[in-house]
Amino acid sequence: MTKGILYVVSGPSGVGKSSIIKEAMKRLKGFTFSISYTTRKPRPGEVNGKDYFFVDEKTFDEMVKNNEFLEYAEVHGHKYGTSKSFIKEKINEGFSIVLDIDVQGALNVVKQMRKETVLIFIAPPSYSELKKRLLNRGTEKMEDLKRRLEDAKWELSKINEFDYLIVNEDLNESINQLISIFIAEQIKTERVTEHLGNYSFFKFEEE
Ligand SMILES: Nc1ncnc2c1ncn2[C@@H]1O[C@H](COP(=O)(O)OP(=O)(O)OP(=O)(O)O)[C@@H](O)[C@H]1O
Ligand SMILES: Nc1nc2c(ncn2[C@@H]2O[C@H](COP(=O)(O)O)[C@@H](O)[C@H]2O)c(=O)[nH]1
Repeated sequence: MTKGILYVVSGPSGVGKSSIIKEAMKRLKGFTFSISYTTRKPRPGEVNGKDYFFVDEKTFDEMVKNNEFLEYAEVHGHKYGTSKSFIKEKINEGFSIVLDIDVQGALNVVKQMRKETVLIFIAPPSYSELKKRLLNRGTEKMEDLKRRLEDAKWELSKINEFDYLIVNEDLNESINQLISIFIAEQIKTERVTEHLGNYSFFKFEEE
C-alpha cells in the first residue's frame, strides 16, 4: 500500500498555526491530526486527548526512555512529543496526518522521514503583529509571553529549510493556502504513479 503523507506545520508561537489547521481540517475529509503529549498545564477550554495528552514530567520522561516519541523537544520551557506508534501506524495505512509542532521538532521529523514529509512554515506579517496576537490571546503570563517572542527569532531564522511558506496575514487566505498545499502534494506525480502501480499511460496510444 502507498504510504500516507506527513504534513508538518510549524512556526512561532501565536502565529496562528492551530487556527489555520483546525479550519482547514473542518473543510477537508480524510486528514488525521496528530495529538501531541505535553507537560504543559491545560489552558481553559483545552481538553485532554483532543488538544493534547497532558502528562506529568515523570510520565513524559518514562515515554522518552521507552523510545515512544518520533520526536520530542523542550519548547518555551515545557516538554512536547509526537507519538511514534501513532505516526508509523497511520502513515503505513496511507493516511494523511497533520502535525502542529515547533521548528526543532519539524527539522527532526524531516531528517527521519524526508520522503513522506511536507514541511510548512507559518510566518507572521511582522514581529509586532506576532506580539499583538500573543497579547490578545491572553493565555500566557508576561514572562512566558516574552520567552515565546524571544524564541520566535531563532524559529524565523529557519524558514529556508521549509518546503512551503504561508505568511498569515488574512486568516481565510492562509486556510486556503494550506488546503492548496495539502491537495497539491497528494497529486504529485511520484505519489500518484506509486499509487497506480503497474498502470501504464502508454496503453492508450497502443489501443
Ligand atoms: N490572520 C490572523 N489575523 C489575526 N489574528 C489571528 C490570525 N490568525 C490567528 N489569529 C489569532 O492569533 C492568536 C494565536 O493563534 P493560534 O493560537 O492559532 O496560534 P498558534 O500558532 O497555534 O500558537 P501556539 O504555537 O502558541 O499554539 C489567536 O488568538 C488567533 O485567534
Ligand atoms: N517539537 C514539538 N513541538 C510541539 C509538539 N506539540 C506542540 N508543539 C509546539 O509547541 C509550541 C507551543 O505550543 P502551545 O500549545 O503550548 O502554545 C507550538 O509551537 C507547538 O507547535 C510536539 O509534539 N513536538
